[in-house]
Amino acid sequence: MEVCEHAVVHGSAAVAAAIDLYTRCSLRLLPLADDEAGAAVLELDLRDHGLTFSWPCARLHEALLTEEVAGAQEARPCSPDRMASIARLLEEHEIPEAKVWLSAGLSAFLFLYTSILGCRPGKVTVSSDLPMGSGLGSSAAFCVSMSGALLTAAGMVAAVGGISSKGTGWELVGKDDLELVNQWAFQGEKIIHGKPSGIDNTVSTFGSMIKFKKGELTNLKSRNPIKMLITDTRVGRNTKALVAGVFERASRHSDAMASVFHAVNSISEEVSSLVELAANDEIAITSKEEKLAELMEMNQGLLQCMGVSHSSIETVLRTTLKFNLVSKLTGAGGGGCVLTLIPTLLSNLVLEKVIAELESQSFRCFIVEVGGQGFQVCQGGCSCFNGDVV
Ligand SMILES: Nc1ncnc2c1ncn2[C@@H]1O[C@H](COP(=O)(O)OP(=O)(O)O)[C@@H](O)[C@H]1O
Ligand SMILES: C[C@@](O)(CCOP(=O)(O)O)CC(=O)O
Ligand SMILES: [Mg+2]
Repeated sequence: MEVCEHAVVHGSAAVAAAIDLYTRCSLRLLPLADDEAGAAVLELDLRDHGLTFSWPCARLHEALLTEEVAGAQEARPCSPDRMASIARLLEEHEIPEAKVWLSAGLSAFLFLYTSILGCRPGKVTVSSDLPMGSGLGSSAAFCVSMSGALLTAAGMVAAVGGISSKGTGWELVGKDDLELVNQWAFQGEKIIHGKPSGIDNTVSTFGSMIKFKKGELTNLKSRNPIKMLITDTRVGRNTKALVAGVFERASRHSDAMASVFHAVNSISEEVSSLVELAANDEIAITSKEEKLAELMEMNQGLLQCMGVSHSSIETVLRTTLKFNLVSKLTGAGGGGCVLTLIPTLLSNLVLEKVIAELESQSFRCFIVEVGGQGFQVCQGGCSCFNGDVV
């Protein structure tokens, strides 16, 4: 869940939290013997889409690895030449017209795989609970789980044990290893977003709730549980295009937009202090929630100013306001998902009515508690999962 997105790309602070929706990536390295016979392949199985892509390793070698793999200890950006080679490799594939937006994810996959593991034969399977391209950071969750699985297979990242609430077999990863996963995921996110701030991959890697400003992360300890209703408008959109649109507006109206970004920064600072404030009785919790709702309302107004709202988002805002509930878009906007704060004292009956009214307009609703897990590993096949909302 993200508060104060977009301005974060321009240097303002933002707040983001992980939620309990996860992307899982599993990786099986295949025998190198096949490579010698020229039959070795790299396969990617996108479970949710029923699509499988495969590349002969010899073709990957020829197209991508003119230079040897430099090692995965340090994340490197994708050079323009390498990007052009990846684009050519993808052109050789028949991506269904209705799914062309997948090509950004496929490019990030090819970049991360070949940068970390070279052209070794392998089979990668990805599945996700997150709706794609709807503001919940699916691109970051994809890059984090992928980088984590690849780095684990490369022996660069290892589980340290510890208790995971995700269930048996899932293990935590140490801070330095998480840093490495995050750095590689950021390079992948750059391929999908163009100019990401890094907030999505960071919260997806580390989990919980964070304040993020100019690449610096501060962990926030939420003192009271925060529940949100997420409404997916089902209007598809693309983060890269929306971020580029805000840059264009900022270049046309630099003074006005600087003030907007400054206001967003102040809102993030207030939200950060507020969530860390312990509220022990009913009145204190109510007043904390009222302040949070007001800040969300102000943030939504500023996002409208940046030009990233959408008529579907406005419909959700109007519907929830009828029940005195405050909402804001999340992620890049332009459609996608809307967050509605669920106050502690809201009755289930009212919540059911709101959801019924939203779903009668073909929106899809789900309830989440803010503060999910970050990247974790399940050994015996490098399965990695993580969740994220912005
Ligand atoms: N599970 C996945 N498999 C393949 N590609 C993915 C997956 N999740 C995300 N992506 C890539 O990320 C893109 C969506 O990213 P983006 O526009 O940033 O939206 P968001 O991050 O809000 O979901 C998709 O179009 C796709 O290219
Ligand atoms: C708009 C932005 O702030 C968040 C984008 O998130 P998402 O891809 O819509 O989940 C961009 C960024 O911070 O990189
Ligand atoms: Mg994204």
